[in-house]
Amino acid sequence: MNFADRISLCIQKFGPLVLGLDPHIEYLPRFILEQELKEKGKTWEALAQAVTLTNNKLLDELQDTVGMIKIQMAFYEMLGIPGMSALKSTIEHARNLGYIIILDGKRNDISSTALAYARGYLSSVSFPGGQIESFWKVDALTINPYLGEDGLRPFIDEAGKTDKGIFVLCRTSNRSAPTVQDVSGPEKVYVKVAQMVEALGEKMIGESGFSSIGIVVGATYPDDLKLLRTNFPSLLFLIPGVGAQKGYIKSLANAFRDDGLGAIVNVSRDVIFAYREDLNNESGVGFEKKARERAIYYQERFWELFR
Ligand SMILES: O=c1ccn([C@@H]2O[C@H](COP(=O)(O)O)[C@@H](O)[C@H]2O)c(=O)[nH]1
Repeated sequence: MNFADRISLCIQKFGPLVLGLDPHIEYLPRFILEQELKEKGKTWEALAQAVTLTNNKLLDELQDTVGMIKIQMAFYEMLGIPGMSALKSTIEHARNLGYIIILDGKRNDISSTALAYARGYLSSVSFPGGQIESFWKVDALTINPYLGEDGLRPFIDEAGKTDKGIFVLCRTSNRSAPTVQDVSGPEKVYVKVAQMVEALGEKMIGESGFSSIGIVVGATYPDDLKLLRTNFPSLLFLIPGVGAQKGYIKSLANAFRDDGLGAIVNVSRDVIFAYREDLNNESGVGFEKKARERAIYYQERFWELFR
């Protein structure tokens, strides 16, 4: 089954929420962080282990509530080699629990280098005398389009071979996105990106009618969400910007097809660190239960868009 069809099934089973695993060190539950620092001292290993333990608790607690996760690479890279180990064990834990895993790496380069990224995250690495499956084993990767078509092709080709997915940055959620993405010739840059992705992903349209090559569109730009959905019916949207970035939930209805498919919505800080709203809970004990409550809240709000 192709990636877009797996996403569609997942939306039908759980709802469109994607659990964003962005382990901001300063917000990690204190009871976990302090224990690790006590055992391992002020080390990268202690920080990385605190990340792993936090993620594991979240993944265990939310497995019947959310079907997809998005892992933000930056927070793991920041912790060096121990951070990479935390990333690997988070991926393995999530895979064992059946989550669809999206790696938010925003990668790309000239095609020969892009191919290395694509093989490393999506397919396999060949060498004289053999071949070895991708070390990271994720289901999808975010990439940037600013090197043009030849930079995108290696990702699309490798994803095609392995039934994986790609989300290309199109209309990002940040405030200054228009300074680049709204530059216009005959078309605004973000519309041109959507056209390019649509054409390149045409052959990867599954039974759901969506292509496994999708785009990232911020919830903070509701008019653009609507425009993109209307004009690009086969593109799957990965939508960040709800929660901490105050993206609009109501206008998300415009991002979905009438049957509720076609878009998945990432929320990171507002779910995983929901416990911080309780000012009496400095230690963070029970953070995973708060995250679960918040995730259920979001899934219900998203269902309501179609009632
Ligand atoms: O346009 C974009 C592209 C990616 N992101 C990423 O999504 C999450 C959002 O985190 P929140 O805590 O829910 O704000 C984060 O990993 C971003 O790097 C985005 O926000 N906007």
